[in-house]
Amino acid sequence: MSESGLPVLAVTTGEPAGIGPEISLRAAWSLRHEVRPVLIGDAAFLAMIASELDPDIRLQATNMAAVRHTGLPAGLPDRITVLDCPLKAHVRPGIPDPRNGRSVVQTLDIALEAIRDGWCDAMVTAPVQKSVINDAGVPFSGHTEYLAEKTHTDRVVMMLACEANAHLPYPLRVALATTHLPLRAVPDAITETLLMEVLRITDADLRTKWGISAPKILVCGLNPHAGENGYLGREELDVIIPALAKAKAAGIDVHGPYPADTLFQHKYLAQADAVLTMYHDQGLTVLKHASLGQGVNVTLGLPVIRTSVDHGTALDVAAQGTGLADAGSMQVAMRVAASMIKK
Ligand SMILES: NC(=O)C1=CN([C@@H]2O[C@H](COP(=O)(O)OP(=O)(O)OC[C@H]3O[C@@H](n4cnc5c(N)ncnc54)[C@H](O)[C@@H]3O)[C@@H](O)[C@H]2O)C=CC1
Ligand SMILES: NCC(=O)COP(=O)(O)O
Repeated sequence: MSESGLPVLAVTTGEPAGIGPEISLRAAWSLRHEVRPVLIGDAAFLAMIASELDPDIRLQATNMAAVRHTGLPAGLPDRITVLDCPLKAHVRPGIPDPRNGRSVVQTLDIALEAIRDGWCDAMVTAPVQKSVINDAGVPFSGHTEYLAEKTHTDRVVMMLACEANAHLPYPLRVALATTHLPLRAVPDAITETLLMEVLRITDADLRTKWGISAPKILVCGLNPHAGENGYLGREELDVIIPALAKAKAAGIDVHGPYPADTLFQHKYLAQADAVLTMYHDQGLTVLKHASLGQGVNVTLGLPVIRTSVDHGTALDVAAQGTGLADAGSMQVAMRVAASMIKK
């Protein structure tokens, strides 16, 4: 917590050629009385974006050498702290440059250091361009996998969530059994062990991070019609059903497998706390459609609190200049991180 009692958030500002810097600044500025955001990115570049967005936005820059020596400076009223992590190449909006890829990854390492050393309480990540980080020579399939590796965590779970809204009368939480895998690799990755671990982590974090005392989790099948009793694929019979039986025996309130194309309807969702889907697009297509730009991505099972937006770098929006990006999901990500710190 900051000296004024606000949760301190390490906010990585993401791919500089995308909308990450803009949404980080706008969300940080709008929530500055609820949280203390520490934006991690190139200080000169962030100052330039801030001046384009709103001349009222004032920054307070520091750097890692200073913070390691004397700690995070006390927050100044109506200023957003920026922790300088310099870029290598000039930023062209909408055109990521691999020369900046390592700096983007370094912001994640700094956020982890900030939490480890106790000067930030949680991390919130703006979107990165995963391909460009790979082009920079850093193997990277996503924050989820990177943070798991860096914290020596064997298993984490990606969950995206949104609150009730105009089209959704209840919150929706969608967890993924597999994350960033080519579709061809998904069936082989789904094992009883994986599903048991994912269900255990999801059940535990729904209790601790969301305060749900008896979570009910619905599970999708992998194949059309959840395999049609083996005639459309055997993964349900051979892997998923046995895994769910073990999870139930371990005390997890889990149901399924349900056909994924019909599970996402009110009569099922209204009674559930989360849905476990088998792969990225099976779950996230629904969540992103339902969230109306107000979703949050949470990494369950990590030893640190990490939230993120429910969208990507939106290079097409960034290319048109500042002021057009929707910062709503970034605000939600900051608020959810803050609420988890307080639990
Ligand atoms: N947490 C992260 O770091 C994530 C990163 N990505 C990365 O983002 C890159 C681009 O992904 P896409 O599939 O194109 O998805 P995207 O979310 O960047 O864009 C999809 C569409 O939504 C629009 N859009 C998204 N967020 C918006 C916002 N806040 N305001 C206004 N318009 C917005 C874009 O302009 C585009 O038309 C990929 O490299 C992907 O890896 C994608 C998802 C999450
Ligand atoms: N579509 C969500 C997504 O890809 C987020 O990935 P991560 O960077 O949070 O691992």
